[in-house]
Amino acid sequence: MEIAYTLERPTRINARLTVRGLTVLLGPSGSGKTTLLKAIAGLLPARGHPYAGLPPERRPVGYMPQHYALFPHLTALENVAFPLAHLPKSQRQARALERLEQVGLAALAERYPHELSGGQQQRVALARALAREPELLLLDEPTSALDLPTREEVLTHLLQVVHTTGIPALVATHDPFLAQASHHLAVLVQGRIVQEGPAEEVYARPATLTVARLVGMTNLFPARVRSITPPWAWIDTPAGPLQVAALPWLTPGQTVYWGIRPEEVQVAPFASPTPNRLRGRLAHLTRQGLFIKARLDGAVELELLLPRRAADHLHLTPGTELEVTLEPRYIHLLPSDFSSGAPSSS
Ligand SMILES: Nc1ncnc2c1ncn2[C@@H]1O[C@H](COP(=O)(O)OP(=O)(O)OP(=O)(O)O)[C@@H](O)[C@H]1O
Repeated sequence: MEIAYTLERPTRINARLTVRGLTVLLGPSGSGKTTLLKAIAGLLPARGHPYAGLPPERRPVGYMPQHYALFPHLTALENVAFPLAHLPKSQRQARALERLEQVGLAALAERYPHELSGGQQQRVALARALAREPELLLLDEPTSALDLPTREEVLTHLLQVVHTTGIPALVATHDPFLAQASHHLAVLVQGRIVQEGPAEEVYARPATLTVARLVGMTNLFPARVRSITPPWAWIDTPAGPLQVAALPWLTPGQTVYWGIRPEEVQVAPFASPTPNRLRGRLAHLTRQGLFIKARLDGAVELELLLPRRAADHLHLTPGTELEVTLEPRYIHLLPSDFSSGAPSSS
């Protein structure tokens, strides 16, 4: 589904994007994600396609606001039945129960929101958004209020609902976990879609520094192109020359940014001979679930994310001298485009 919306208030938005399966709308705080969802739902005056001109109640969308906005004095069933006021009571109840079954919550139909867990409340809100059999789901931050295991459960469930109902969903979030699992990813920065595509493509090849930072490419540094001999090019960095893939837009002498994801920095053992070896001393080791996050202080400061077993196997501790390699195919190059506002937005 193609979406194009323009509005001036409360913030300027001019966004055009495709919604396909579970589509994540990723963007920094204040970039206009909620505003765009509300505009599509008809809750804010806007020009756009589809649905412009239709009052909110006639738009075939299911909108789930941030924090769900369940009515505390209504049961799960009554919450889900709320948007079905146009139906006779018996049909309303039956339809609402069907929707609760769809989200696996029929057994808790008589509970009030405060008697449900965060994940269960999210399901009730999703059932309510599905109540009128919309052609598009608009979900605002569906995982922000949840702990990690519940987020995983909610995500699996969302993917399942999108798959079984065939209803595409546009999901506003800053949750990189959700973004990574999406079918399609659109990045909203200052009211404009600056990049969209399959999640793995946006994660591996962010188009601007802002997108790179949003998708967790935390290692980003300026460099100068030294020479180009396709298929390779060499860039000068404070850590010495690095071999990278030659891209059509590179020219010798050009200033570029190079980046590598923390999980793609390789720690020994290496197959030799390997280009792009960097030395440094480990600092700031912290646990992140089953991974260890660390900083390698050398000519540049590199963030690393290692599986716990690798860190244990190599006896990594703060102060350990370490050599890492940066495989050319994992090094991403970006033009030093200051018009994106990215260098100052870290
Ligand atoms: N009712 C309002 N009145 C004035 N400004 C508003 C209003 N609602 C939103 N804004 C402004 O519009 C901009 C976009 O807000 P919006 O809530 O759409 O961003 P967001 O990307 O959803 O942010 P977050 O991720 O923090 O929820 C922000 O600068 C915000 O301050």
